[in-house]
Amino acid sequence: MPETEIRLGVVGTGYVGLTTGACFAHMGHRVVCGDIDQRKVDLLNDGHIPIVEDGLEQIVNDARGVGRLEFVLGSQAAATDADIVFLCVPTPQGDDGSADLSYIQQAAREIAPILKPGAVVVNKSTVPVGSTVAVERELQRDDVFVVSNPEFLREGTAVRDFLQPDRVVIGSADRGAAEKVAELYDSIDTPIIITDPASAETIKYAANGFLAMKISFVNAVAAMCEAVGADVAAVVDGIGSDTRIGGQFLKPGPGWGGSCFPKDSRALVKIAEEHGYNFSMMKGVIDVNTEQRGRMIDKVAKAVGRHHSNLSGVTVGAMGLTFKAGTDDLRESPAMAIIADLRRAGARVRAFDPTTCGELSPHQESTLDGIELTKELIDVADGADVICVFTEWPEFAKVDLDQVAARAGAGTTVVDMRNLFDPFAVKSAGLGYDGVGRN
Ligand SMILES: NC(=O)c1ccc[n+]([C@@H]2O[C@H](COP(=O)([O-])OP(=O)(O)OC[C@H]3O[C@@H](n4cnc5c(N)ncnc54)[C@H](O)[C@@H]3O)[C@@H](O)[C@H]2O)c1
Ligand SMILES: O=c1ccn([C@@H]2O[C@H](COP(=O)(O)OP(=O)(O)O[C@H]3O[C@H](CO)[C@@H](O)[C@H](O)[C@H]3O)[C@@H](O)[C@H]2O)c(=O)[nH]1
Repeated sequence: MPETEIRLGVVGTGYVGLTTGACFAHMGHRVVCGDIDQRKVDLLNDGHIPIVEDGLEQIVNDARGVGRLEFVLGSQAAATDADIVFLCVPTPQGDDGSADLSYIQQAAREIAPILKPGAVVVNKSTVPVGSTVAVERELQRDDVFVVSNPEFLREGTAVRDFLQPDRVVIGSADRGAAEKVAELYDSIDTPIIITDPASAETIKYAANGFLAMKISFVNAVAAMCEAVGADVAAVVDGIGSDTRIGGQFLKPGPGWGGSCFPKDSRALVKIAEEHGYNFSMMKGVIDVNTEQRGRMIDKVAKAVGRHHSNLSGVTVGAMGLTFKAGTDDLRESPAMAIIADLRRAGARVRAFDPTTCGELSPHQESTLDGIELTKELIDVADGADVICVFTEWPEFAKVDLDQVAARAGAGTTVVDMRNLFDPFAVKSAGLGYDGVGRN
């Protein structure tokens, strides 16, 4: 591990800030992470990780053990004495679809008076083109530098994605500041792309937009497979084997969700609009995603022989709530959106998720009003007219299907929105089966 005298401050200890701080400390740097949320800071100082993230606890504990990682309250405490300060605060969707920059602006105003001369402020949050300049304006300091360094980690594999990235992107008007940031990644073997801030900011949105496009495309192909009697798995195998297309991000499902794709795809449309470009392709990608959720609700209605607007008296067993497996994040989860619609149509919903196990963690701020959470997966089968597989948690695939059938009773259909189960195994247990793009 390279030992370096560079001191890093990280503002925000959410998915990105905590991973960034812990990974940089793991890579040999000295890091102080600050958050305004006292509860989070207390938890972290007590050795607890507030989020579900594979491998994070280990590197946080190791780095704290050797004194390279600290948690403090507030942005100023994190930025004091730092040579490089990372802003990892939220950029939620504003009312008009654009990214809300108020957290970034607030954080910049907070740290402005205490930054060391020559300090580099690095924006890791996902922000629209022009935000690097906006942060500079907010700081009102001509002796510090602002650099864009977008983050590409995925929740659930955040530590691996950070330590083994496909590339690192750095955008700066000042070559020296960009190189200072690039040096932090010296121990990682990865291409480093140094560009201007506008390009770096655009790369982040374009990457998320493209990935969302791949998923919308495969979901549209899955709909076509159902119509023409083809099998989406074979089709994906066939197209994904073409190296120009690639096999990743072509898993059909209930539509993409999570804390990034929904807000970033809308922000991309908005940014384009504000600059006079009608990004109609991105609008189509979003529309297909909305339609996909509707198609899932139609499948549930079909399974119980009802119209999707009237599901009163129908009991739905829900396997999974998070927006994908491997995370506890409920933000913009397709499961939550579809369940809300099912409930509006009158259905009763009983759900299990490995990260809730009967109750939400304080971190999972969400409106679960009216959803009953079960303690065990099998309990969602009790009296269920239809069982929905919302999330691809691998342990779900190991459930005893005979027991599911016994608890649910005859006539229950599994609507497998992640194609997790073998249709023949489900049918052999006496249950109905409907997947995505499978016939
Ligand atoms: N979650 C991801 O997978 C991911 C990946 C890449 C990029 N991003 C982007 O990174 C940014 C952060 O996302 P996240 O998921 O980590 O958010 P998050 O909500 O999990 O964490 C943000 C943290 O910032 C803290 N905070 C807010 N204002 C603060 C302030 N003034 N001082 C100190 N702390 C403050 C909050 O209390 C919170 O703990 C967003 O722009 C997001 O789009 C997220
Ligand atoms: O083949 C696939 C891949 C993903 N998804 C869905 O797409 C959504 C997003 O998944 P994923 O990209 O794995 O999760 P995130 O943690 O949201 O990561 C995305 O968003 C982050 C925040 O910007 C970026 O840093 C990452 O590079 C980008 O992958 C989820 O609902 C997944 O279920 C599919 O339906 N099919």
